[in-house]
Amino acid sequence: MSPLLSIKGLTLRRDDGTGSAILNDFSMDVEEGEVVIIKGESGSGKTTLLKCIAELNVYQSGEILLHDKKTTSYGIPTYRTLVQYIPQRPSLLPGTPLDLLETIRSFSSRKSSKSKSTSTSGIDGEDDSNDDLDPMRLASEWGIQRTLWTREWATLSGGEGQRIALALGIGIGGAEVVLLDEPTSALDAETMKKVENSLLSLLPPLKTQPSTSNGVRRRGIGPKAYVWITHEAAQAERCGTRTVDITRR
Ligand SMILES: Nc1ncnc2c1ncn2[C@@H]1O[C@H](COP(=O)(O)OP(=O)(O)OP(=O)(O)O)[C@@H](O)[C@H]1O
Repeated sequence: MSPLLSIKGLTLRRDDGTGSAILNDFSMDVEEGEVVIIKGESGSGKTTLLKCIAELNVYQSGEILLHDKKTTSYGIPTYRTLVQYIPQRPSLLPGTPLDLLETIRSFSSRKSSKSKSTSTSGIDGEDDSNDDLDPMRLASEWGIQRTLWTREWATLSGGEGQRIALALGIGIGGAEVVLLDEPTSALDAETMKKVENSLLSLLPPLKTQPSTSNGVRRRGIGPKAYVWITHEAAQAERCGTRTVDITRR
């Protein structure tokens, strides 16, 4: 069976005249249930890689396949909802998180992929509800009060903005692979673990593992896999099913 996501021979060179490669013939497969940790020293190209996988960066060669189909065959806007990049910090957006939520919900490409995702029933024959994926509900599990959704982005703290952006990305639904760029870097240890467990619980189990691992029951109601950048070895250990060190490539 083909992998969920396949990255083949990605090469991206700097456009600064040196032509040196940030990514050089990078290949990797991602299977359902995986949490692939991307590590590497600062500036080694981790964010660049995630943005390439999301088709947000132009690369010189290589290809990306989702379910064995080229990204262009989905149409790039739809592909980006299926393979979604969540930045480390939300850029300074105008308006409030609620404004953004309403705008995203009005995108037709998301409506169609959301309806596909909501047709998936919970695993283990249990009636897991996709209401659990509501962005406001997710964020509230992570300590975000509803009143923060109507505050200007610019007035939110780093940790508040990060959790809301993450809840929006995960909770809006439809993403099969979520590309997480240091998703908990602005959070305290206790909140970080809450977010980690919640993210892991949304995945389906790995074929080779029981549905509960590391104390988290995987419910299979959200994304099918994560590619997750972290500098924290302990987080990689807690959350990862595999680690790829891009410094060594
Ligand atoms: N738009 C751009 N134009 C030119 N160079 C860029 C651009 N974006 C990234 N780079 C360069 O590409 C290299 C990789 O950057 P990237 O942000 O992917 O690294 P990283 O591994 O995610 O780093 P960190 O751990 O510090 O976040 C760096 O040398 C960076 O300066």
